[in-house]
Formats: sequence, structure tokens, C-alpha cells
Amino acid sequence: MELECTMDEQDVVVLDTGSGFLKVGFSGEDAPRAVLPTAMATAMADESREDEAAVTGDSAAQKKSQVFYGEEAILQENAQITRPVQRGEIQLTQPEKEAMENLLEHVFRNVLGVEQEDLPCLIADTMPLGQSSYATRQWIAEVMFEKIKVKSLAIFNTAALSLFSTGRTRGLVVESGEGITQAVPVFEGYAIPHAIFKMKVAGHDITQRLQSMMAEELGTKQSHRTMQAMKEKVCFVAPSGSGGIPADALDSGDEEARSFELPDGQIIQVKEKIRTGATEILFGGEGEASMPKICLDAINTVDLDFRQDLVKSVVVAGGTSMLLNLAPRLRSELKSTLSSELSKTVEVVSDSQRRFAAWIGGSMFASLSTFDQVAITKQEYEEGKSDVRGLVARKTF
Ligand SMILES: Nc1ncnc2c1ncn2[C@@H]1O[C@H](COP(=O)(O)OP(=O)(O)OP(=O)(O)O)[C@@H](O)[C@H]1O
Repeated sequence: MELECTMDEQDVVVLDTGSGFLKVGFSGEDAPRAVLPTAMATAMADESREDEAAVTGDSAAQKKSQVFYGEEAILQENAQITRPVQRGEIQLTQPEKEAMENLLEHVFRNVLGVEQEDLPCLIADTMPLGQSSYATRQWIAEVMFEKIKVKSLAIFNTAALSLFSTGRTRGLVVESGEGITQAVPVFEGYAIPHAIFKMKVAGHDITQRLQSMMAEELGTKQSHRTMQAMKEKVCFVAPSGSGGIPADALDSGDEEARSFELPDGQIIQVKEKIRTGATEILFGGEGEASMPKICLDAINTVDLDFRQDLVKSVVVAGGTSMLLNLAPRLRSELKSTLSSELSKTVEVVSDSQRRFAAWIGGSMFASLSTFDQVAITKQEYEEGKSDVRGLVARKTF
């Protein structure tokens, strides 16, 4: 794709719809304005309060249910929590569809405070593979034009945008977020669908593994939320071939790096075996899916001529790529399995902005005048209503 590099003055709403977190903001900005859990909660009315309300006529208590979004949603204890994006894919089932629609409306009106209609929008998604891919994008286009009433809409694969955020248009993007890890070859800005390899192991699974390891260690199970915070603070990736750390060994290094304060105020020192053990699921066991394996599958699926370009720019992105030592471990495992010619040139790029790479790439792309040329306009949508799926298949990336 030829990129025209004049800057566009108009603000474009940029959204990255992750399994764990929605990132939202405006084009041209360096970082998302808000990052909120991709969740909606419906809290049921307390039945005893309802009975009481019937007698006293208390209208507040008579409310049947209350809806919460994002951070507030996941904090609700007696509520039904709906997560509309699972393992990277927007779910086209109820109640997930309704939750996604409401969440998008909430993000536009309350989080970004966009009152007026008619704003352009760019969405970064993890495209499902196979037949279902365009069904999801068709549905999202319908919601954006019919309910949110955007002026134009561009939908891009997160991987192409993540690569773009590093100033590259060719490379192998290895994205690992909350629900999915994927290896996506990108050529001249386009993801190559038949060479995308995914595994359903990512940040969520590391947190769960840490939760069970810590439950064994402490004798009590800590919440997922606490374990997520612990993971982000103390976990890291072990160097290649470093097995055999004794179960009770403490890190020889920085004490601060291994200590964590539990919600009850107790400060604990987390053993190295746990700090690295939880993240090891990204690297699988014999015959299991692993990050290096999906990279190799992707590299081996593209044309021979293109492989050299891929291995020279293996770009890690997404929240889970923030784990310390992930890039050197991936590089070392790829080096030991690739052919000798390719292994000489492997470079794994670990950009400082990698956590929000897809959103940042979207923000950069939406600032270019090329955005207007590639986005689906409201008029095109209206004219193509009889075949929205065909339209998104032609005009999303
Ligand atoms: N410093 C960190 N160290 C380790 N993990 C981190 C760090 N920061 C964020 N994460 C993890 O990254 C994950 C969220 O990443 P991201 O926002 O890219 O996912 P997502 O886009 O919601 O999900 P997906 O791409 O899988 O659909 C969470 O599991 C979070 O705990």
C-alpha cells in the first residue's frame, strides 16, 4: 500500500478491542486516553431490598439491575460479568453481542466524551481465521454505522498496526496479550492470512498458573486480580535451557524485584521457580504449542524469498511481551531451530512502546491522509448494505 504522508487534521477515534482490555483514544496521540477491561457487568437487585421496596415504595431499591463497564464491572461481586471478546475474537453470541454494543457506546459517550456523531473511527482487531472472519467484521461495521453513527470506518489487523508503530512494513509480528498469542507475517503492510499461527495461551493463562502455584505456596487462593498485579511486578522469562532451579531458591538479584505486597499488607518474597515457572507456558513442553513453534510455522509457510525479511524483523508486541527477558529467550530458541542460513540473521525487536503497539500504530496510521482513502465511508456503507460482508472483505485489512 502506498502511504501518503501528509497529516490529516481531523481527529479519528482509535480503538483496539482486546480480549482483556479496550484501548481507546484519538489519532495523533502517543498513547491511548483510556485502557479499560473489556467487560460489562449487570448487577441484580437484592431480593430482600426489593421486597422492602415494594412495601416502602423506595424507587432506588426497586431498580431491577444496574450496568457497569470496564474496571467497575470487574469489581462487582454479585453481578453477571460478560466479556465480549474471548481469545482475541469478538463473540457473535448473546449476551456478548449486546455487551459489546453497550461497551462501545459507553466508550464513545462517557470515556471519550464524544457527543457528536459523524466522527471517523479506526478499529484494530485480531482477525479470526477462516470463514468466521468477515462475519465478525460485518457485525462490527453494522454497529459502528447504525448505532455509534460514525462517519467512516477502517478495520485493521492489530499485527499490521503493531509493525507500523515501529516504522516497518515487513516483518514477523509476535503479539501476546491477555487471551491469545499469534505470529503474523506482514508484507508491505498486509498481514498474510494463510501464514498466521495462533495459540490460546497468553497473559490470562500465566496469571492462572501463578494463582495455582501461589495457592500451593501460601495455602490460600489469592484473587485473579491480585495475581495479575503480582505477575506484572515479579514474573519474568527464564533464559533458554536454564531448567533445574531448586524449588526454594530465591533470586540472587534485586530483593525489590521479587517482593510483592498482598492485599492484607503482608509483604512476601516470591521464589524464582514461581517467577519464571508461570511464564514457562509460553514456551510449552514437548509437542505443545509454544511461541517459538508458532513463529517457525509462520516462517515456514511463507515463500522462501520472504523468510529472510521475516527473521530480520521479528517484532514482539502486546501486554505479555512486557515480560522481562522474553525477546532474548525467543531469539535464542529461534536461532537454535532455524536453518543455519536463517539463524544467522534472526533479530527480535522489543520496542519500548510494545505494550500498546497496535493502538499506537492505529493512531499513527489514522493521522495520515491515506486513512480517508482506505476507510469505508457512510455513503459506501449505505450503498453496500445488501452485501456488507463483501464490503468489509474488500475494504478491511
Ligand atoms: N509489565 C507486564 N508484565 C507482564 N504482563 C503484563 C505487563 N503489562 C501487561 N501485562 C499483561 O498483558 C495482558 C494484556 O495485554 P493486552 O492489552 O495486549 O491484551 P489484549 O489486547 O486485551 O488481549 P488479546 O490481544 O489477547 O486479545 C494482561 O494479561 C496483562 O497482565
